[in-house]
Amino acid sequence: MSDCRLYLITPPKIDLATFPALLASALDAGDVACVQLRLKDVGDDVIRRAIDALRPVVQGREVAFILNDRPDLAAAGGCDGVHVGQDDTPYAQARKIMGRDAIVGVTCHDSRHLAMVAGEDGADYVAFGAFFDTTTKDPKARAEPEILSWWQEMMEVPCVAIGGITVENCAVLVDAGADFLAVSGGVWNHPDGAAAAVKAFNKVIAGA
Ligand SMILES: Cc1ncc(COP(=O)(O)OP(=O)(O)O)c(N)n1
Ligand SMILES: Cc1nc(C(=O)O)sc1CCOP(=O)(O)O
Ligand SMILES: [Mg+2]
Repeated sequence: MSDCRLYLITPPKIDLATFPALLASALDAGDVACVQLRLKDVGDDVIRRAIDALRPVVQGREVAFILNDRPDLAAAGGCDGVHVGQDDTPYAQARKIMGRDAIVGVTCHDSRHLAMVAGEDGADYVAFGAFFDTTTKDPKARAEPEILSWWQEMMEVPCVAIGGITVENCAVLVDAGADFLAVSGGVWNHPDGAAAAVKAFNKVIAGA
């Protein structure tokens, strides 16, 4: 059985009247290691309100709550961590803002060099992607599963696989050594609903 775990990313748009209950049902359906709140092109108040609505749902279930892009709002809002990309707040500054006990993850696209730099700097995980076509964003790179196997042999720092991951295509990434599968559309757009998707991802992971 694999040690790989699910890393949920919120949908691009969320309605705070309904999404907290949907998220709760997804988290109650199976193992999820963390949830990343990812809202692009919205004001700080929208992000703050989303943190306030979702953080108790996530942390109340012993799941880590991570904010995308914004270490300042993550620290102020009581998040467990932040995810930063190569064009976001640099890792060292994010770490300084978040503190040494927080989770700080870094996007590394398909770059072994970027991942080694992030790992040596102290990142809690490195993220590789995109592994598959995705409509959630226009990814900068296409990664191959071999990069996960290479990383596992080289480094102790956990690696996250992201980009177009679904119940149907995820097994190859689990087999290649992903510590986490970061998934948005593969859960929220699943034809049987988000809870069924979480259950199905866990079944594939357990069988890999
Ligand atoms: C787990 C995880 N991996 C990669 C990303 C992408 O981050 P970034 O390249 O900064 O792009 P945006 O998500 O900010 O559009 C991520 N968010 N999470
Ligand atoms: C946010 C993000 N970052 C990516 C990268 O390659 O760095 S791919 C991606 C989209 C993730 O959503 P979905 O699971 O719907 O494809
Ligand atoms: Mg970013």
